[in-house]
Amino acid sequence: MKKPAWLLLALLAALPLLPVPEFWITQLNYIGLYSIVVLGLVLLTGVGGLTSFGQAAFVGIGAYATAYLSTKLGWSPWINLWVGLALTLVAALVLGWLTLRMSGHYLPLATIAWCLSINYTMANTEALGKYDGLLGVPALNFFGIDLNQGRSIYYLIWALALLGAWALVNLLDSRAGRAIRALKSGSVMAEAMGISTYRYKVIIFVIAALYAAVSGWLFAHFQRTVNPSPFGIKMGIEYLFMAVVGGVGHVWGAFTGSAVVKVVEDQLQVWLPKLIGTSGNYEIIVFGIALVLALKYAPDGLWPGLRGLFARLLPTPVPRADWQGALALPARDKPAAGELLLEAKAVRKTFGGLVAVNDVSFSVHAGEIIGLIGPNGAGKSTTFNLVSGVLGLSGGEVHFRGQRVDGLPSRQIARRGLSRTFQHVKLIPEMTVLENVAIGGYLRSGKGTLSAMLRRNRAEERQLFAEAHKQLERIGLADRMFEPAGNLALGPQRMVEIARALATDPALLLLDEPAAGLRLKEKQALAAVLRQLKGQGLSILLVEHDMDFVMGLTDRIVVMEFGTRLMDGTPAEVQASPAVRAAYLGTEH
Ligand SMILES: Nc1ncnc2c1ncn2[C@@H]1O[C@H](COP(=O)(O)OP(=O)(O)OP(=O)(O)O)[C@@H](O)[C@H]1O
Repeated sequence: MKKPAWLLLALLAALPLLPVPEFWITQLNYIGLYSIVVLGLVLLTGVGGLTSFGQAAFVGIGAYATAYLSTKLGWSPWINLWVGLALTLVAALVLGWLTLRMSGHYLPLATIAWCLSINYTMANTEALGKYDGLLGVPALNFFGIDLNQGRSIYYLIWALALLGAWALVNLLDSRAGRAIRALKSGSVMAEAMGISTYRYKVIIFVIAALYAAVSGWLFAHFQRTVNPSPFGIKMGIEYLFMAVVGGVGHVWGAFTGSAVVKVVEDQLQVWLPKLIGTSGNYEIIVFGIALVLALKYAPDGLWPGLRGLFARLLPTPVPRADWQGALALPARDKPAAGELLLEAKAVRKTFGGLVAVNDVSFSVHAGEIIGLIGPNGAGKSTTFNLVSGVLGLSGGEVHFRGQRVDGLPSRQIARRGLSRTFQHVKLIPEMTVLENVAIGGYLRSGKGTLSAMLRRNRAEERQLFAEAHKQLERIGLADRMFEPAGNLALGPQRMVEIARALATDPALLLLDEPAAGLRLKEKQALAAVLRQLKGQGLSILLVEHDMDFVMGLTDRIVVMEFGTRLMDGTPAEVQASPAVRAAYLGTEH
């Protein structure tokens, strides 16, 4: 950590010892408590793209669990913390299981319903004191130190908030974190790289809920009383506001958003009645307008603007290649030359009344480069999606390395050694080129979420980056590895997708229009790379429109037209075929 960051930390630690008014210590305590909840939302909503209005309900579970157990049963708050976390875990798993497979707005709606019903339950349960709540919650005791003052619990609140931020920063910079960062752009690419997107949605939902429960536990012992109102939907929405105002995709934005919302809200309450000479809840109106303006002029939140200011203070990772000497990732057994790798038997796909792929059969043997060509709309991409498991078949069978794979999700086909690129490039633009390629190594590595949060994954991370670096060198883009992938032109982006697919150590590579958008020199370089890969025993199936590229590269070509297979032959045979020529020229044959 840089020196100024230590100074900032020291200032934070010294504040309660300085003659800072109690009011501001209380404010800081609330900001810390809110930040813990909002950190969860940064992960869930900002990074993962799942919106929850219901975090306040999880805060409530953490708070009520400890309030009830300590006041009614006399249990230690430190045990109650774990009980609260266990209850939250169960609640989040059930809610996640019910809603996270649904798409669109079901999750936000479900979280609203969940928050309302939990709040209603709290307010109507006799044992929880109904609307009055539970009074007399004991103060925390930390190794003999009573945390019964704002100035003392301050340390625990801020230690946990900073620990939470540290764990989140670690998580985002990891194998699991890259999988989570891939969620927002849809599931197709992530699943094709072997990632169970559903599993990661559940994981981030649970983590966000657990963060909220920790905040609730602290809240109960800070306020020394709980009642239903801070855990209602109004607060649920406010947490989301804090995340958005701070910058919903940024870990440090959680602190910015919590601080700005809390301070502005309180100051408005003080100053507005003085300014307009009458009291009333006008601050809510002004606050609402300020929020709309902030969203209009800083849609990414305030943090990106402040980042420059803090750049000198906070630890900013300097990209550097520190993976020399890392062990190679495990590799799969290579298929023997000539082995039948892929067999599509009468595969069929209908979309309503349209037969996009009409009983098409073909095969790929180890060591071959096969081209799949045909006019626009012939069904090539759909065929690709059928054999890679992105789409389900309407009929027929797909066998890969001797096993039937149709009906399997694409991540399981990927596990068997089939990797692919996409016609419409699917990179994560804000992630570096290197990180994008490292996603390809997902199935060849295994460190999970918890190891990542505790930073017990560094050796494997070095292996993953070493692999990604190697693949980038192979396609000639190693010099751009630390750039955000979104900075690259379309051609190089396609190459990065190839590197990502290569990082999976595939037995068969499916390339969907790899040369589209490449300049002549780049096309020649790509053809050279593909020939070299073939020389190393890799098999390739590619869809391509550029005839020169296909003819000069492939061993065999399958021609499709109107969803059916027109012919299957060598490039020379295809070139000589009047039927193929007619198909391309659109004449009768
Ligand atoms: N999800 C879908 N729903 C309905 N129709 C679809 C869907 N996907 C593809 N189609 C239709 O199926 C047919 C085959 O499309 P496909 O994209 O496979 O063709 P293609 O040969 O890859 O074409 P291009 O070279 O233009 O990419 C087209 O008529 C297309 O409109």
